[in-house]
Amino acid sequence: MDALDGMSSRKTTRPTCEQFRHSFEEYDHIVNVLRASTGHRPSLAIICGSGLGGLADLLTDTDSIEYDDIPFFPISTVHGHVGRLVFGMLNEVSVVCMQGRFHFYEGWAMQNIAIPVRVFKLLGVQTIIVTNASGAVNPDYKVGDIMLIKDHINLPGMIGANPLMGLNDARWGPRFPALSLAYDRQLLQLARKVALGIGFGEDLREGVYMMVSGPTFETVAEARAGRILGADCMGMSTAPEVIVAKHCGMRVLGISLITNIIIQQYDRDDEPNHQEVLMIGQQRAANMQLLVAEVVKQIGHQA
Ligand SMILES: O=P(O)(O)O[C@@H]1C[C@H](O)[C@@H](CO)O1
Ligand code: HPA
Repeated sequence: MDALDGMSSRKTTRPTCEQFRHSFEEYDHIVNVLRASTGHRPSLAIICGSGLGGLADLLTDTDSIEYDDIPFFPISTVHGHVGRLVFGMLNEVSVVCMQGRFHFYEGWAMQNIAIPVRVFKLLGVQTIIVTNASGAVNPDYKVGDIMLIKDHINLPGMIGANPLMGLNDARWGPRFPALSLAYDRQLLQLARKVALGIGFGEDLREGVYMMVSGPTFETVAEARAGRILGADCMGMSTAPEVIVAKHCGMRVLGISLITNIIIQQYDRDDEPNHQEVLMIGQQRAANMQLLVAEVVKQIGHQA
């Protein structure tokens, strides 16, 4: 075998950087399947966080589609995440709700976590409301507080796990998108006004969400590091969805429910757990739902 033989075989075994990515045409196929399953044409999407799936129960005139029945979709594996898209009307706005999301710690690639966001884009969605449960590291925060997300720190992204890694298809957005305006200022202002109007007080916060990969809850040192880096709360989702939404030009509102205070002292004997997260989600579900429903109504009026 001479040197040229070696080169040609290298060419045919060239690795692809598109391993986890679906083509625009595959997304089109998903959208066609969904459009054949529902008459709704949503302009707004809502991603329900842990324990917050009840948001989808607010919708009327619904069509539900299990993730299992949607081509290329991952499936939900986490307790508290049902695993279906619910299309319907909320305060006269046509919306689609993700009742259950995908997490990095479940083993999905970052690119796959955000598949639904691109599907929403092709369905005509312009605005996305991303909710989550998180633990607070800001010492002023209390369990049950609701934090409007003004910014995030994408810890997995900063060390090499960003959903936009790989070849960029310019039909979605630019190669190097800016994120300094990821959380839409007008939506933040609207949500603040709505929250105060429906009776939120000191339990309304605005702060920085830090994404960690999970599934482990934080060590004391990690929690302290999060705080030092500028986080008000820490959670295991949201950043990939927000990045992909912003990349393709959607307006983003993020809302986090503080379900626990992350332990930052070495003399504590208690530990966080997922049951507690779901329980606080249930307890605060009504307030969260009221807030989201009212924000959606106002967005509808502005349209
Ligand atoms: O889907 P979210 O981010 O709301 O879920 C949080 C993070 C983990 O999945 C889980 C931990 O209890 O809740
Ligand atoms: N840490 C990370 N994610 C979370 C937490 C937490 O304390 N609570 C809910 N989601």
